[in-house]
Formats: sequence, structure tokens, C-alpha cells
Amino acid sequence: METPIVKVENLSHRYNIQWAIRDINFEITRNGVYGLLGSNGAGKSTTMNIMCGVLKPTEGNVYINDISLQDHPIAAKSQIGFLPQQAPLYMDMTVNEYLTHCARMRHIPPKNISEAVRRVMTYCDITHFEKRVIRNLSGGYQQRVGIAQAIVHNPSVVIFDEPTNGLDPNQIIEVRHLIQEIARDKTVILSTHILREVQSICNYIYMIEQGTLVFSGTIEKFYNYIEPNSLIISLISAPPMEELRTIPGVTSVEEIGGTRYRLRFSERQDITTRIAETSVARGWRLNELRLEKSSLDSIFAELSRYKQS
Ligand SMILES: Nc1ncnc2c1ncn2[C@@H]1O[C@H](COP(=O)(O)OP(=O)(O)OP(=O)(O)O)[C@@H](O)[C@H]1O
Repeated sequence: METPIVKVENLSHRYNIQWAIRDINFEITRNGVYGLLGSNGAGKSTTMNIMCGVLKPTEGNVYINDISLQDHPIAAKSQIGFLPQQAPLYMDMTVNEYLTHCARMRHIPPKNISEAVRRVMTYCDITHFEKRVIRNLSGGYQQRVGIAQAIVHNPSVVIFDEPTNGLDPNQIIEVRHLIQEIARDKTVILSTHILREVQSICNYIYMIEQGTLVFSGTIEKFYNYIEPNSLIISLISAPPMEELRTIPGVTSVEEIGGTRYRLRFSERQDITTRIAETSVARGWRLNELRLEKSSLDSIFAELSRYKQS
């Protein structure tokens, strides 16, 4: 059997009396970008801090390439890179000084430090700023330096906590691109509360809500859950609501003002065609029909229900 790169086993954590996460389990066996998605306060940072060895779990354990983080923290941590929500930068150092310092902290042998620093600066495209003081870099470049320190010791697992938080749209695109590059030969786990972030860069999703894992699966499987299950129609000659309920597949009808209705349905397939055809056949004079997008909140609610059933 394949040895998992990351194994998270029965992870629970309690701050004082309140549980922040409860019984989280998952295994990662392949490189790629894994998204830990959840709303604010869901338990993402707690999970990530434990995985990086920054926080000791109340219960459970994490294994990196079969090395127990609890029993062999130094060996396990040598295979992990971490960029916390606030990048741990020394603002008054130059980029090169800072990365050299990080390489030393990561126990890279002195003779290899210069090469390791050069390699990550090239990788993160910051070599031209190596003599700049970090404070004088833009937010996007500071984040690149933060990413560089996370991979300077060439770890097999890299963990990013909300890596695009606070960046402008161009910087977000560049940082996402860099993360995807890193994932070519490493396992990248990132946390985010932005659905679009997960959709654009993750191969696999773990969704955490109120401290429990409510979904884990591929992005394709995830799409099945975020597909809309309601649509808005507007009819010039609307029939009584009971008649709208007789359209095959429609489960409920709600009047939302004027000539507009929200229809919920169980089966997405052909629903729009069925509504259009029924409207023509019965002379309802359809002049608007659009699927409603699921909000992140409704997805969380849906997935929590799915987990409980
Ligand atoms: N140091 C702490 N002391 C007490 N409670 C905490 C502490 N850190 C987090 N919590 C609580 O634990 C729960 C999970 O928090 P956590 O920071 O892990 O969530 P998150 O998903 O990362 O949220 P965010 O996106 O806002 O950072 C929340 O209810 C939070 O208030």
C-alpha cells in the first residue's frame, strides 16, 4: 500500500473548554494543491497550525511521510514548509539576508545555504530584489518572500494559510500561479474562505465547518454539491402557483414579487427546457429564466446536512 504523504488522524483541539476542531481525518497520497475551505472561525488555522507542529493537538496525530509529528517533531517538521496568515518576515532585513537566516534556522548545512537561497529566489522570481529591504517591497513581493522561506529547505509538504489574503487582483493571480508551480513536485495544502480560490487552483477539497470535516473529494465531486437547485422565472401570464408546482422535477414554488417566482427543483437535468416547453404549451409567456448561484453559506448548510445523513 502507498505510504501517505500526509495523514491526519482523529485530530481534535480544544481552546479552554470549547472544541475548535473535532475528529478530523484525511490522507493525502499524491502531490497537488489541496484546499482547506471553510468560513471564518471554521477551524482551518487550528488544523494547519497543528499540521505544522506549531500547536499541539488535544487529541489525534499527524504523520508526514509516515513520521509522527508527535513522536519525532524535528524529523517531521524538516519535511514541512509553512506560511502562516501573517508572513513571518523581518521587515528590516534584505531579502537575501532574511532567506539566509531562514535557511540556517532550517538546519541547511552552511556550505549549501547560498545555493538554496539562490534557488528559491529564482523560483519565486525575487532575485532582482535580493538586496532590497523587505519593508520596501509591495505586498505581492513580500508574499513571495514568505513563500520562499516556506520552501527554502525543499520540503515535500507546504502549507499556506490564506496565502492571497490582502493582495490586489494581479498579485493574487501571480501568487496562485506560483503555488501551482510549487505543487508540481510537492504537496501543497492551502486554506481559504474564498470559493473561487479553491475552484481556480485546487485539485482536491476538504471543507471544514464548525470544526468538523463536512466534505472531502475532487473538485468535480464538489461541483455536484454546488450546482444550483433553484431558478428564477418571470411569467407575463402567470398561472396559479399550484399549477407551477406540477412541472415535473419542481419541488417548491415561491412568489418573489411582481410576476417573478423562485422554483426549487430536485433534478437539474433538462429543467430549463421543461419549464420553457411547459410555458409555451400553456401560454404563460416566459420572459426571464435564470439559475440561481449557490452561496458559500448555502453550500456549507447543504454539506453539513449531507454529512449528517
Ligand atoms: N487562541 C485561541 N483561543 C481561544 N479560541 C480560539 C483561539 N484560536 C481560535 N479560537 C477559536 O477556535 C475556532 C476556530 O478558529 P480558527 O482560527 O481555527 O478558524 P479559521 O477557520 O482559521 O478562521 P479564520 O478564517 O477566521 O482564521 C473559532 O471559534 C475561534 O474563535
